[in-house]
Amino acid sequence: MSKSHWLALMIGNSRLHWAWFIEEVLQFAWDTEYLPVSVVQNLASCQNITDFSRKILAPGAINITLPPIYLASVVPQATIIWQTYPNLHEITLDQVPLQGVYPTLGIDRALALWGAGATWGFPALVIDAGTALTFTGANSDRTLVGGAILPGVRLQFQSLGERTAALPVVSTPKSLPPRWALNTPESIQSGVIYTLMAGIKDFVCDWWQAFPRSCVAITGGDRALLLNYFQAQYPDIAAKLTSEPHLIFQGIRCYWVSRGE
Ligand SMILES: Nc1ncnc2c1ncn2[C@@H]1O[C@H](COP(=O)(O)OP(=O)(O)OP(=O)(O)O)[C@@H](O)[C@H]1O
Ligand SMILES: CC(C)(CO)[C@@H](O)C(=O)NCCC(=O)O
Ligand SMILES: [K+]
Repeated sequence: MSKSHWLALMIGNSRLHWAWFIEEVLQFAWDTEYLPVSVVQNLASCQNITDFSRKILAPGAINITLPPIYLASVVPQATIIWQTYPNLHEITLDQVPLQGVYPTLGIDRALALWGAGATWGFPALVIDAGTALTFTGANSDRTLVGGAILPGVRLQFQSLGERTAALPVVSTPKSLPPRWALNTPESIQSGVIYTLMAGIKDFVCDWWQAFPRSCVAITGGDRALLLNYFQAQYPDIAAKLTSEPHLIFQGIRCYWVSRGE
């Protein structure tokens, strides 16, 4: 029997996250920007698979087998266009085996937590450093304990620069800036970064008080950046964090396996 190839697509608020799987093994992961409007319109105009492959996938090709796409999205408007894809499996919250979730919990948070628990066991806490930064934790019964949502690193710099007259939009520093800054850009960098780290430290320490041996996993676009800062400022905590770039894909993999494909 031939092995099944499939794609995972996570639609985040900044970009699309893709992974190519063969059976339950992740082969390759990449990010893309949102598709240009012209492509989306073209996609929406497709009537069927042949049309789709002719217009979008491989103009000129005749017989193309479209791989199944397992899709999870936190951007409803962006989901709509993918519903025209002929071999789409949309993952929803009720398909994630966690107890005590509330109806509006983001599917990315649920999947990352499932992925973390399946990999390192429950209890588990996930820090997802994306457009928004989230904490999401479950206890040893796989019941959601709860979490928190705050603006992500880039969004904090952007919103500060865009909603004030005198403050520029500064870039995210690669390494820890000086705490006591003597110019405007570094003052902003200091304020955002040191406050963010103190906040993360406080959440993580509170979690470890309740669940001393719990895995705390960090994922998302700013994962490596934050880990760098932590190594410089709080190396003891950095050493106890588990860094995993593809936690959401681990969750999607669990879903794929649970379907018994
Ligand atoms: N090309 C890029 N586009 C957007 N963000 C990027 C890029 N490269 C690095 N980043 C960083 O990644 C963060 C966004 O993370 P990520 O891509 O995981 O977010 P997302 O698309 O909203 O996904 P999710 O919804 O899963 O958090 C930003 O704060 C930014 O600093
Ligand atoms: C918090 C984000 C934006 C993080 O990607 C996403 O998980 C989401 O839209 N969540 C819905 C609200 C909630 O999780 O409570
Ligand atoms: K909104």
